[in-house]
Amino acid sequence: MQALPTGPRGWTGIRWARARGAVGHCGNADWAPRHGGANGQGCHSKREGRPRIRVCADADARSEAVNVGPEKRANGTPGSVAFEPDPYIPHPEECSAESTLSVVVIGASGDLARKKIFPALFALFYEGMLIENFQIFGYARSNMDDEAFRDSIAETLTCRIDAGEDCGKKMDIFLSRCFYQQGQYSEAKDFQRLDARLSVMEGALCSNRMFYLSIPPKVFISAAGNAADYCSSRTGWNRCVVEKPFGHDSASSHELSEALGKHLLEDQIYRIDHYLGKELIENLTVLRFSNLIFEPLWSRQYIRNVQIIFSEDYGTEGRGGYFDEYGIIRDVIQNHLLQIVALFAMEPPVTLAAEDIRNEKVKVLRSLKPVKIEDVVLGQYTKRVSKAHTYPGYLDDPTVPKNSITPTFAAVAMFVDNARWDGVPFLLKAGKALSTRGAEIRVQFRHVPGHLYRAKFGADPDASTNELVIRIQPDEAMYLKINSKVPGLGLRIENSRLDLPFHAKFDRELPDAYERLLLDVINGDKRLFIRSDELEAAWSLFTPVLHKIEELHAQPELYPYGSRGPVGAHYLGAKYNVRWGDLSYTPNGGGS
Ligand SMILES: NC(=O)C1=CN([C@@H]2O[C@H](COP(=O)(O)OP(=O)(O)OC[C@H]3O[C@@H](n4cnc5c(N)ncnc54)[C@H](OP(=O)(O)O)[C@@H]3O)[C@@H](O)[C@H]2O)C=CC1
Ligand SMILES: O=C1O[C@H](COP(=O)(O)O)[C@@H](O)[C@H](O)[C@H]1O
Repeated sequence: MQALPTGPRGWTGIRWARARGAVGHCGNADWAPRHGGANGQGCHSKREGRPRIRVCADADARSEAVNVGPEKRANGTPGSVAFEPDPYIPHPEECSAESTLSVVVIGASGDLARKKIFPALFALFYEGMLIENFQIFGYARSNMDDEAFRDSIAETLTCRIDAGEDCGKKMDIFLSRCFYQQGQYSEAKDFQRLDARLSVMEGALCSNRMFYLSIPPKVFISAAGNAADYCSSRTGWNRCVVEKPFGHDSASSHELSEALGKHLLEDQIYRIDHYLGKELIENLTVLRFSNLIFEPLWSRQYIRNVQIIFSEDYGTEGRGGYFDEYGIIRDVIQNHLLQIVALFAMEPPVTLAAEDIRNEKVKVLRSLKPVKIEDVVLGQYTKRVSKAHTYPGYLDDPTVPKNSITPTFAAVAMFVDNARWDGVPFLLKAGKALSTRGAEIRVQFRHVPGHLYRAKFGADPDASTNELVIRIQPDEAMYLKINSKVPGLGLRIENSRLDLPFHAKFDRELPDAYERLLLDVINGDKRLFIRSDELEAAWSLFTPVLHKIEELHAQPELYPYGSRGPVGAHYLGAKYNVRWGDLSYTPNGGGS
């Protein structure tokens, strides 16, 4: 069996190999490794009812039995996703000859497309992870031509990977493969025009098409429906990437799933939550299940609370058109932070296959109690004037209604109602325009029974207990606070850290979450994507309290731009005997 090649940044294994064609990817002969190895024979997808097996014709390439049973149509029926026996839904034929990849970014003029999607596509191209024959189309209402579009995305492309190589030349090649199509999201004829242009570019090659919906949820359906009905490839696969927050509440999310299900099969829908593509979040299962020492401690018996913290040191900055309708709970907590809770608290999966992991996450989501209004603190940032600068308040954002009470900060207490976590508070908080930018998981352990060294620490539990901190960003790291003796003749104990700073330890650029997830969409790997039942369970946890907040017209507590956020968050922590770890200072130098 051919050893899998190692890519740049040390990417090895199935993902890298498949991207290089060493692992079968449904017959794309041109995906065979460009360097030796496989004899160029592609692989084909044998459909023998269920499960669908990918068998590589080429002895060198790895064959990968992909046990993929078709999920039911994305009709949003509660629990409609379990892999129950049902008539096999024929999938669009995948390419069995040389293929081409077309990526269509719908909402290409927007913040996410420019900030994340195009840079991630360029990084994949730069790393040689895209096939030779690819084209990228931006689609939006804004009036642009190809050149103006290339200029607009060129501003956000970076050569952060290794500027040493001829990045500028590669950027020119990449931009020459980028095109723009102006159109309305609701106009079928505009998508037919897009289809015509794509077909010309794709020529006689078998074409796989990815449609990325980088638009506010309220226009998802018309865009996805038109893309599916008037712009689908007739020869290869069609996959649709749908951005969070997948609706506005349970009912609208259900409607969204139903409507999408009229145009797409469930396994063509990739509900993306880019936090699942972040290194330290993907590392959670590795940390727990590949080390002996953590799993025995991972329960109410040893952990007194878990804190999941998201903070940004900037405001909405013109995104009010989207943000004001959703607020911070829908924008970040109901998806990113809740996904972290699910991964953190889940039971060990049967295998690392996508469905086994997602099965365990759903169990956690269904074990969580719906959030209570008395366990929510809301905040909204206000203007702050310093000597050097005036920082605008949320209501100063020209895209925000002047009387908006939309929260830009929220702290929430949640509880997993199962044997492993009964009674352990999971404290989540997220805010914009705070004093720091970062995201982290803080696991605070119980005190040592018997308190042998009580005299050395006094009564402050935070000073003496262990804390595991997983810093998702910036400066990705994991560290464990421990007590150790200070060298010397006396007996002085100090809180120190066992520290794993990723940038120091692994001297390579960490891939952006969107690079990993876009590559997984191309490879058909759904492990890091949200299943419809996960989505259903997530909305059922937050919909009641979101409706209550709106019913009460709950006024957010105001906090100055660049501050630590509303004081109410401290009282919520205190209610559960928790001090927010990101704000507390350990007196003997342990740092926060
Ligand atoms: N920005 C971010 O950091 C992240 C965003 N997301 C999600 O991605 C999606 C897009 O976010 P983002 O790019 O920030 O949003 P934007 O507000 O930038 O909107 C994207 C594009 O959609 C079009 N658009 C905006 N408002 C409307 C509207 N009311 N009706 C029709 N079209 C509209 C505009 O294109 P045009 O006018 O040219 O048609 C705009 O350029 C959202 O669902 C968001 O939750 C997810 C993760 C991160
Ligand atoms: O989904 C979203 O995430 C971003 C933060 O993403 P990050 O990778 O930069 O942490 C947030 O700013 C945005 O409001 C939200 O829609």
